[in-house]
Amino acid sequence: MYKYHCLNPISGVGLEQFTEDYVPVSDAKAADAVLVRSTSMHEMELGPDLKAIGRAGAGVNNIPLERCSENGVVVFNTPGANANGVKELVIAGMLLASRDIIGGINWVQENEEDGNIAKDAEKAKKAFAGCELDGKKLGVIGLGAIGVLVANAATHLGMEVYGYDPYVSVDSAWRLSRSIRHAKTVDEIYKDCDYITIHVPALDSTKGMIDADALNLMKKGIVVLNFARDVLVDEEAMIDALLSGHVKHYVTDFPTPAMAGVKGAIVIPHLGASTEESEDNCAKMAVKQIRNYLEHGNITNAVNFPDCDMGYKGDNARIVLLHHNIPNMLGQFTRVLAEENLNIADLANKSKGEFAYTMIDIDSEVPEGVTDELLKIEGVRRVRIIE
Ligand SMILES: NC(=O)C1=CN([C@@H]2O[C@H](COP(=O)(O)OP(=O)(O)OC[C@H]3O[C@@H](n4cnc5c(N)ncnc54)[C@H](O)[C@@H]3O)[C@@H](O)[C@H]2O)C=CC1
Ligand SMILES: O=C(O)CCC(=O)C(=O)O
Repeated sequence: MYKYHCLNPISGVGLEQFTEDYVPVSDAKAADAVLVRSTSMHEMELGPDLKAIGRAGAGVNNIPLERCSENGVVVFNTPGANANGVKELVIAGMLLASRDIIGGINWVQENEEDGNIAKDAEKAKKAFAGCELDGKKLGVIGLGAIGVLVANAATHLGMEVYGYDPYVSVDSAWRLSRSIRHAKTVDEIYKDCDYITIHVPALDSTKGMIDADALNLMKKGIVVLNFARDVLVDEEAMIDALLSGHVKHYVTDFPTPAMAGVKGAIVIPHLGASTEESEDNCAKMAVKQIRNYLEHGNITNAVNFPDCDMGYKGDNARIVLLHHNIPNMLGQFTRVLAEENLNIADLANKSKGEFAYTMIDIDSEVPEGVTDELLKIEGVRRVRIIE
């Protein structure tokens, strides 16, 4: 029996994929698996049985990855599962920044009692006129699941699209429309574009990337869209640029007290992935990955351990080890098993950065005591024997 806990509301369409072998628990510290969306886990204690965290979404900056790795907790996310939801809101954001739709709607609401509203609207509407997206230059920074969809969609709106991503994956490159132009430096995007949208993860290397220097390179009247994370933008510099009129609009999915009321800021309450479809997709993918790991030891889409898959576990035991990526680990594992006269039927070993993962199928039962012997090996963070 496995216990799971949801730190945020997770779509029932996903949760119903847990079998009767899974029970929800109200205490996260008692869980084998935790499902989370945006709740910060940085201050949370990790329970002793916690084996997996399923982030029903893309960004994992709310999860203490290093602590999870050291505790042998695999952190999964759901790449691409909410990308379409975000893409559609980014397009909406570009339209909101181009046409004063919000001002116009507010005017109608303010004049709801006006018996001549139809006639008066014809006079008032010049205050809400805007420009079209067709023919404008859009710069997309980060061509992953979301960036590619935004870039491709924008070409269908007649925009001239430039993409920048020095680490673009082969899969993303295949999905990108041929009409997207390759920006070799981010400065090209800053200098040339009328709209700039950021779709990179919040990493030490990306935090604050839209700072005063970047903003100064941009054209006067630029529209900047940020549906990735607030920390990517230097908020003080952005507020100065909005107040001076250098930036026409900053469309952001991340409200902060400082930005909420600033003129020119269009602030949305983190709604990018809040669609039925995205929520269902993320929950289904997260549950599937957690089940595959807990029941079979297979890892797909983990951010802190490598992908590793030996298929469905058969009748015999499968030993899985989460460990540091250091020399002679396999030699030490097989020595422990040889001492117990255990025959290895199959084995896989993969690494990702400082951590590695080993799966070993044994064609007999595993005697008690083997887990403790394996845990004594320096660098081993967790051992699971899946019977
Ligand atoms: N507003 C919302 O509700 C949502 C926000 N997000 C945010 O959007 C981010 C991106 O999401 P996905 O596209 O799904 O992720 P992804 O992992 O598919 O794509 C990220 C891309 O950024 C690129 N990248 C990394 N560093 C870069 C740099 N310095 N310059 C240019 N490119 C760089 C990577 O190579 C990758 O192609 C997430 O990390 C998350 O923070 C994601 C989903 C929903
Ligand atoms: O679950 C959510 O609504 C947040 C989505 C998000 O920001 C992400 O997937 O990175």
